[in-house]
Amino acid sequence: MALQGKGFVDEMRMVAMKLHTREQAREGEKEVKGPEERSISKWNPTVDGYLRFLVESKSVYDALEGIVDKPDFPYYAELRNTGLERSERLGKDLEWFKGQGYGIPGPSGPGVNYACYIQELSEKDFPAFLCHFYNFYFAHTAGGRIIGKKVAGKILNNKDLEFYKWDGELKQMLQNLRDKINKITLGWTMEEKNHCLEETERSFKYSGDILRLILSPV
Ligand code: HEM
Repeated sequence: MALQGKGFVDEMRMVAMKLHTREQAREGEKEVKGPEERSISKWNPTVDGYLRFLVESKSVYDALEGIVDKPDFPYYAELRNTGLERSERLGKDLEWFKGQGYGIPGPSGPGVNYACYIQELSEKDFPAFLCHFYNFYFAHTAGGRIIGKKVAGKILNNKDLEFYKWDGELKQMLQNLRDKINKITLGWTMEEKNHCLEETERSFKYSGDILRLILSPV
């Protein structure tokens, strides 16, 4: 249930942290089920699996960044130019892999499913959309960066991908986005807030399907 008196992002974060496993984050409470929910140090990633993860992730960022770029929804302007956008950088990384001789798979898996779902929400359910927007960007700057480092160490000779670089101070950009979300949600009803929080589990489910690609045999 949504609480009153705190910035809403704190509540979104609290719900998200509980959905981590203890192996993923100290604040996690969920029981380990899928392989992606184990500690990353136990992962055995493959380059092909990681490439699929990057391609599918790009589908989701393409959708999120395309949606907020549209002028027809007033709230989306607030979510534009956060500095956290990842599509372009992922495009550069895929080019780099191509240059190294890897075949780039087409997007056809869980990222495309997720992008369709997000597109649908963006047209009819802004509180649920905002939940996915928050979780996808913040997950990437938290656990996502740990994944990037560990996976690069294991299979990419510590190559620093563009996906894990930001122009400017990341901490500040994250705080700016938190402030914007707090502002946007200030006038929300309890029902809208609860509806947004309830969507978090689905966000983990979709992201988990994409994360698992890193570990799946191709
Ligand atoms: C292997 C998978 C994952 C690992 C290892 C991981 C790890 C972590 C860690 C360590 C933090 C705490 C950061 C901090 O406050 O210091 C965190 C925060 C967070 N994670 Fe994850 N996570 C994973 C997957 C996910 C997924 C699938 C989602 C949702 C789609 C997610 C959403 C978040 C959010 C929203 C935060 C809060 C970020 C913030 O307040 O700045 N994480 N994660």
